[in-house]
Amino acid sequence: MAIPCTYVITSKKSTLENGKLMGSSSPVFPSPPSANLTQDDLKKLAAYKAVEYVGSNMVIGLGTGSTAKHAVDRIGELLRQGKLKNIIGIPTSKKTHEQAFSLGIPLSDLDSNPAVDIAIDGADEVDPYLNLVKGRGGSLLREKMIEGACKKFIVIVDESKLVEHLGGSGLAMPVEIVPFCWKFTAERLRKLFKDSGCSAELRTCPEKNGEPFLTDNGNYIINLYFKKDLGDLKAASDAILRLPGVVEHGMFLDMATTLITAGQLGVTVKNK
Ligand SMILES: O=C[C@H](O)[C@H](O)[C@H](O)COP(=O)(O)O
Repeated sequence: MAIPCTYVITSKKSTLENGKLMGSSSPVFPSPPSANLTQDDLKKLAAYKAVEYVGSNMVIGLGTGSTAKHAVDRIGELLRQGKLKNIIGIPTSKKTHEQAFSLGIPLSDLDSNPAVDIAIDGADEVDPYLNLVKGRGGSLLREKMIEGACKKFIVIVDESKLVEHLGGSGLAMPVEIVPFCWKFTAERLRKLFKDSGCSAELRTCPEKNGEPFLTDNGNYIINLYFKKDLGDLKAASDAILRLPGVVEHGMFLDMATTLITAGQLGVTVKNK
């Protein structure tokens, strides 16, 4: 049986001092932070802490989303300052590719660099065993391929992402599927979890007249919502992946090695 991980809490005093994240060389904030940090401040704190684990000569999986964006910015900054040298970034989405390219980070892919030293990425939900829901930005497939190939996978979140069990936020658990007969696949997904009060909805783009959202791989996303605990996550994962038409799902089980959480009281680092 899995045991919840132990963790270390860094006190607020030692985490933030005059706007600097201790252990990093540049200020995270332009001036001393106010008592109430915004959610974006917290994302940045977690991201900067994670980048302390990045060294020269590393191959780095670059995550996607509003939290990972801060980590990519920070890696670009350290590269410009000459504090990181000879690194290679493996982007987990087209969007991150664009960001990293614009920052001058040398980029590659898993075909050329199959061994990834470290990956840093955000998450939509994190349970006490460091299982994750990811992919509400639609990048779950490339993220899972790259983060499954790395030695160290650091997840960075603000405290709002912590849940007792996956699906517990009541928000979507995304599944990437092929567009062919998507309604048929969505209905099979819903039926798989009918005992958990599951509903299944196609992700659409309101800004494009409700057209289906397309992933970087040209696929659709079905968002699953649960009213009850999913129970055995490994069994749920296997059942989803057995359905023809499913490409991948957003449960990242037993993949994260480190969780960095930023909250109003400081930054916590939890290792598996
Ligand atoms: O597809 C998106 C990714 O899995 C993101 O890492 C996840 O959605 C978290 O994003 P954010 O940091 O913006 O909350």
